[in-house]
Amino acid sequence: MNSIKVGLLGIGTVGGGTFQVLRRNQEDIRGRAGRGIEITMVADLDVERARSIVGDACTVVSDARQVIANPDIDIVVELIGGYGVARSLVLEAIAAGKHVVTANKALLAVHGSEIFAAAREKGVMVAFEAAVAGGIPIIKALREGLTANRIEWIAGIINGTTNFILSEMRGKGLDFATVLKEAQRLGYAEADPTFDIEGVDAAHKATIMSAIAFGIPVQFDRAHVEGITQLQAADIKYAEQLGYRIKLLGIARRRQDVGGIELRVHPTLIPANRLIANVEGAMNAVLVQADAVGTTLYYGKGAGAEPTASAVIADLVDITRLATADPDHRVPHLAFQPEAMNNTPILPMDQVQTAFYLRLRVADQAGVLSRITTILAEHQISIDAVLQRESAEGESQTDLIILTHDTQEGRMTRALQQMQALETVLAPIVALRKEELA
Ligand SMILES: NC(=O)C1=CN([C@@H]2O[C@H](COP(=O)(O)OP(=O)(O)OC[C@H]3O[C@@H](n4cnc5c(N)ncnc54)[C@H](O)[C@@H]3O)[C@@H](O)[C@H]2O)C=CC1
Ligand SMILES: N[C@@H](CC=O)C(=O)O
Ligand code: NA
Repeated sequence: MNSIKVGLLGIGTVGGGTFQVLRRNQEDIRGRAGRGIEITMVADLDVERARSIVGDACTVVSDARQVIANPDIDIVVELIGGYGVARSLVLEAIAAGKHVVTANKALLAVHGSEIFAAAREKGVMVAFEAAVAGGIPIIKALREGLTANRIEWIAGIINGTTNFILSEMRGKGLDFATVLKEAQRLGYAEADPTFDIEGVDAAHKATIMSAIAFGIPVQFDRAHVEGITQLQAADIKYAEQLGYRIKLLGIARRRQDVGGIELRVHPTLIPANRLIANVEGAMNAVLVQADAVGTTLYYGKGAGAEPTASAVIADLVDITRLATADPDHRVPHLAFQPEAMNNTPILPMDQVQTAFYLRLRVADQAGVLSRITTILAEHQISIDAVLQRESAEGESQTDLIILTHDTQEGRMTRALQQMQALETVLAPIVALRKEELA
């Protein structure tokens, strides 16, 4: 059988990796796919650099629309990134009857519903394994491997850049800016690294997973997004003393009790003895709790040229195998058949249920602790542990660290307002969420 013909839009970090791995492993890939998979055309604004990567192996153009218009191309691989031109190109490729592979989580988290609807209409596939946790086959696992289960929650380290930064800061005492530069040099960071450090990239990925896990539309605009830029070294240290690590987690949780779904990204304390707490560097890990199988953990490289290429090529093989299948018998884009999707709402943050780590800089006076514990009790927030440490500011001030049991976030917000208003509380209170993940 003739090779399936692939057109690449964008040959940067991931595109370059895809080209190399496909060439290196072409015989094995042919053996698995049942026919050859060949990149025959590449579009990149930087034509010279693109040529230096592909040599004479394929046609290089600067205009992506030439690839889409080429009738010989069966699959268009979008590796440009962003919400703008990528959206138009993907929709145009679908309209031209091409199957699409994309690593673009930003695009799918925001415009996924439109894109999947267009693909269904046209009977083409849009595959996106690389968009969540790079090389880890988490989309495959959630959509196919766990298909028997009712998924209860997902918690993941799904941004390599921020995990790399947190690991290097904790392990080597390096400063934030130096480590971020290194993450950019290694090709982990997004074109705009604020997407990484402000939690946006992780929220894109959590949004996509929430749709697949719970059969809801992709709704990035409903996700709660917090990054690591406000995190202070003191809290990383205190967390460690209490037996916790701080990780940027993406969490999607079904809340049967209130009929909603929590969708949130924020720095989170997790017990240091959990496997996921020991995921370091640019590695990713996704923990899934499901009713039949119990807990499963997926670990591996979530960023970088070849790990991400591994997922892009897995999608190319899937499409090659299924291209001739009746569209109704393919795996649905979001795991559930379109008519089986539901509108369970994403909960507002004040309804989220979680435990907290609090750090209060207080005057070292009698009665301060009791006033604080009284406020927490008035809001029905129970305390798990209290730690008092001399603050860096000297003897007249002290750091009070409190771990709470699970509570409703709305209660904590109100308690924090009251505690912050106390004269004896001398600095903004640090409040971080804490999850036992058990
Ligand atoms: N770098 C990584 O580790 C991972 C990246 N991704 C995603 O993969 C996609 C690509 O990321 P990277 O390869 O890192 O980006 P990159 O910035 O290295 O490559 C993008 C390429 O697209 C080209 N380009 C930009 N606008 C274009 C246009 N209008 N027409 C044609 N070419 C154009 C650029 O010249 C560049 O070569 C993004 O959606 C990213 O979020 C996903 C997982 C991991
Ligand atoms: N910028 C992302 C790349 C992969 O999705 C990350 O750091 O994880
Ligand atoms: Na993946």
